[in-house]
Parts: sequence; C-alpha cells; structure tokens
Amino acid sequence: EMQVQRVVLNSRPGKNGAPVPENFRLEEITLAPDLKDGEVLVRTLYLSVDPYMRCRMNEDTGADYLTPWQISKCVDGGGVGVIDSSRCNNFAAGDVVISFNWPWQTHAVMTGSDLQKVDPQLVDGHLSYFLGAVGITGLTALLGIREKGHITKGANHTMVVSGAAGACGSIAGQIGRLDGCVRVVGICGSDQKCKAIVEDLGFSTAINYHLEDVPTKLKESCPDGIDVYFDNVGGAISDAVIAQMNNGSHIILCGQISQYNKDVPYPPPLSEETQKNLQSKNITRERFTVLNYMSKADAALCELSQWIKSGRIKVLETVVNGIENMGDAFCSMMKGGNIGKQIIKISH
Ligand SMILES: NC(=O)C1=CN([C@@H]2O[C@H](COP(=O)(O)OP(=O)(O)OC[C@H]3O[C@@H](n4cnc5c(N)ncnc54)[C@H](OP(=O)(O)O)[C@@H]3O)[C@@H](O)[C@H]2O)C=CC1
Ligand SMILES: CCCCCC(=O)/C=C/[C@@H]1[C@@H](C/C=C\CCCC(=O)O)[C@@H](O)C[C@H]1O
Repeated sequence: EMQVQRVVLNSRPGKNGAPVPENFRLEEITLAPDLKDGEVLVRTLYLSVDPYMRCRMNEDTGADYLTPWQISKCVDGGGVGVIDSSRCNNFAAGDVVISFNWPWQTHAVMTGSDLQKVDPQLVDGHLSYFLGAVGITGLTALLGIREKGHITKGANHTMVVSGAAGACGSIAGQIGRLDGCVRVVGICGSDQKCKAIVEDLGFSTAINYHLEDVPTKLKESCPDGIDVYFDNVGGAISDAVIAQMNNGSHIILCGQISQYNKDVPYPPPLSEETQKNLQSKNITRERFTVLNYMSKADAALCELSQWIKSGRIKVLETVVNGIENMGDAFCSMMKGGNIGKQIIKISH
C-alpha cells in the first residue's frame, strides 16, 4: 500500500466565466498496487495543462472527442512518467511512457493499452518536451502549418501568429520561418513575451495586444499584407488580422482561446464583416484538429526532434513544481501566465 496525492474536480466554473483554482481539490488516497494482468504502476514525472481542458470542465464539452471531467473524480490529461512495475508484456520497469489520459495523481495504476512508450533520446532527456514541443503542441504547430498553411518557399510569404508566445504559437512561428516565410509577426500579451519571441525565437516583430493598437502595428510590420495566419485565439485579434490578409491567403484555425470562457459553440461564429472579408478575398479557414492526422505523427515528431537537437527550434517552458499547484497552473495558463508550454513537475 502507498499514500498518493491526486487532484479531483471540486466544482464547475459554469459555461460562462474564468476557471478558478477552487474548481480543483487535492486529496490523499491509499493505492493498493496489486496489479492485474495488463496493468502497470506508473510514477508521474510531468503533467500538462491545456486550453481544451476548459471545455472538459463543462458538463457538455461541446466537442465529440472530449469527455467531461466528473465532479469528485480524478482529473486527467496529458502526462509523462516512468514504469515502476509491470504486469503488461509491452512495458518494463524504467520505461518512459506518455498518455493523453494520465490521471492527475503522483502514482497510478494504469492499463498498458492507455500508454505509449517513448524514446528519451528524441528529447535529449528533457522528458517534459513530450508534452509540448515533441508532443501534441509541436505536432499541432507542424501539421497545422503543413496541412492548412500552404507556405511556399521563395514566395516571400508573411505569417502572423496569435498566441505567439504560447506552446503552439512559439513553435508555429519558428516553423513558419524554417519553411520559408520572409516575415513572421507574433501577437501576444506582454512586453516580456514580445521580447522573448523576437530575441530568443527569431520572430521578425511582436505586438503586445494589451498595450498596442493591433491594426496599426500590423500595417507597419506587414507592408505586403498577410499570407498565412496561425490562429490560436480568435475574437477581436483575429478580426484585425483577417482584415489585412491577402487574396487567396490561408488561416490555420488552430484554436479560439479568447472564447473558451463563453457559452458559444466551437468554432465560435464570426462577425458579419469578417465573414465578408473571408469570402470576398477567397481566404481559406478550415478547422484543424491534430488528432485527425496522427498517421503523420511519427515522421513529424522526428522532424521536430531534429530541429530542437540542432538548435534551429528553441523550446520555451514555464515549469511549476508540485501536484498541489495543478489548478493554479491551469488557471494561470488560461490568463496568459505562461511563456511557452505550461508544465507541472510532479517528481524527479
Ligand atoms: N487544433 C488542435 O488540434 C489544437 C488546438 N490547440 C489550441 O491552440 C491554442 C494554444 O494552445 P496552447 O499552445 O496549448 O496554449 P498556450 O501555451 O498558448 O496558452 C494559452 C495562451 O492563450 C493566451 N490567451 C488567453 N486568453 C486570451 C485572450 N482572451 N486573447 C488572446 N490570447 C489569450 C495567453 O497568452 P497571452 O499572454 O498572449 O494572452 C495564454 O498564454 C489554443 O486555442 C488551443 O485550444 C491546442 C492543441 C491542439
Ligand atoms: C473544443 C475547444 C478546443 C478546440 C481546440 C483544442 O484545443 C483541441 C485540442 C485537442 C486536444 C484533445 C486532447 C485529448 C483528447 C482526449 C480527452 C478526453 O476527453 O478523454 C489535443 O490533445 C488534440 C487536440 O486536437
């Protein structure tokens, strides 16, 4: 028997309104690790908090691939850990494994079929990268750009990224440059973030949407208009970007975080003016869901790994320690408290 800590859903924020740390509760439980056939005991190393989790806090998530979290039940999401003991043929003690449905728990008994073994060499031992740059967020950036971005080398494309200092955005901007855009402009929420994406990640320009006039700054920084827009946020920022997009340009509809605390469907409806802009300029805006492209994941993860190992892509992370801080870290990320991927370190 062992004492473990876990996080359960304490209350729902309601469809309208920001989540608060009190929506989560820490508990201590006793784990009896007698494994059944096919089960493993895992020790949690890192957990991920992600914007889609806001939808899982609602009774009705609004997306068929997302199940709601249940009150007083253990919360789950992306996680990475190590096998302590195994009764599953595919795993041995010491293996590093990941899952989309990792319980927010310091140790857990899991079914082998819910886990995927990963090679620590892919991330040079930075195991948290499996939750970000060499995981779902990196894949979202790379496959989103390749499937929906239509970047052409030599065509002098200008790319704009919203949520540019976040997990997906920070990688997307760097890939835009590597794939041949001549200009990559990032929009994000603080001067510290603006400085980081320009000085550390090589964005051409950064716009702080809290302090600066986005249309004016876009005009200045995109003199040839906008050819590719990697949209993480939606709302007024996206309306301003779309107003300056070129004929026949492309939007990668990655996410709409500015609308997640509102009771609207996904993707949220556009204003009439923005819809008209899309139609009259023949701009594509197809919904992108990375889970629909997982057949391309292995090759894409190799590409991301090589870019990171060679230093051509830099990885930014905001790491918080301790399972007791899961709720704080999630709510902070939803308000822009993170630079790069928000990670919670659970154990060494
Ligand atoms: N389509 C897909 O398959 C996937 C989509 N996504 C989507 O990608 C987006 C980014 O996710 P991820 O990289 O994990 O998260 P981030 O690391 O980007 O964190 C979220 C960021 O959103 C920004 N933000 C919060 N509220 C607002 C607002 N009202 N207006 C503008 N920006 C806001 C904050 O940065 P700031 O300080 O700049 O405001 C915050 O740091 C999300 O929309 C998510 O849903 C993610 C994974 C897969
Ligand atoms: C519906 C609003 C959010 C849309 C954009 C977004 O952020 C999508 C994210 C998904 C996310 C799904 C993760 C796990 C699915 C299993 C969870 C469960 O219900 O058991 C990501 O990991 C892939 C994106 O497509």
